[in-house]
Amino acid sequence: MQWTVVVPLKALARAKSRLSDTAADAVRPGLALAFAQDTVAAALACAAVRDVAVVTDDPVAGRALAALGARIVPDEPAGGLNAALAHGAAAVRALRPRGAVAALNADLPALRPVELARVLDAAAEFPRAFLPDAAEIGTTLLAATPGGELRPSFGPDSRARHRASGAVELDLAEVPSVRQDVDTGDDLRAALSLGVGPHTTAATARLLIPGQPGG
Ligand SMILES: Nc1nc2c(ncn2[C@@H]2O[C@H](COP(=O)(O)OP(=O)(O)OP(=O)(O)O)[C@@H](O)[C@H]2O)c(=O)[nH]1
Ligand SMILES: C=C(OP(=O)(O)O)C(=O)O
Repeated sequence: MQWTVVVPLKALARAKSRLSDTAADAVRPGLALAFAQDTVAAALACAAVRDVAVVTDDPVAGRALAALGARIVPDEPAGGLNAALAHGAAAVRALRPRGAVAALNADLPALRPVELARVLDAAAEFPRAFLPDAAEIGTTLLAATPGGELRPSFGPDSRARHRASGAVELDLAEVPSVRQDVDTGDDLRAALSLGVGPHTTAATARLLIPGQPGG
């Protein structure tokens, strides 16, 4: 099955506030963009992905991610994350009504195309399925096969909500790069040890992170 992946990205100036103890205000927008670039590039390189739609109103991010090959969908003003995802999924389904759609967080800088394909292939067996994040509290991916509604409920403690809403929780070994979202300094260290993409490698080169070479 071939998927359209919908990636939500809020304005870079407001992004990644929980990284404030690791990255200064002036650096965080660039870091958030680098995470999104590595996420989108890996998704576009995935054999199970037909195309990627990024829901964002940020002009800098929109230009950079369009240059990688993503389609940019304007955000729902003031709607928040789940409204942005529902809006993005509706825009995708307007073009391809019987398409398979998956929402994927924009903060997966270690994402590997082969691991994403493993997750999407598993999700193809169910009307609606999700992958919990590495912390086992949140969600990094929510998928709906043709005919199914995404019904996103991302945000704090989203694993429990997605489970309660009837989405099947995917229990897969060997997909750490799809589960390692980056919200905190510890998350960033974990992603760096998995191996991040080139944009995040460049963006973190100037950060002195304890536990990393040079940090
Ligand atoms: N398009 C869109 N994306 C959003 C919105 N809010 C959050 N996101 C995206 O949803 C994902 C998870 O968002 P959050 O954890 O709330 O925000 P974050 O910037 O990753 O991190 P914090 O600022 O530390 O909460 C990220 O990819 C965000 O960029 C929104 O209102 N619109
Ligand atoms: C939005 C989510 O991720 P986070 O807040 O960890 O970025 C989530 O887990 O639903």
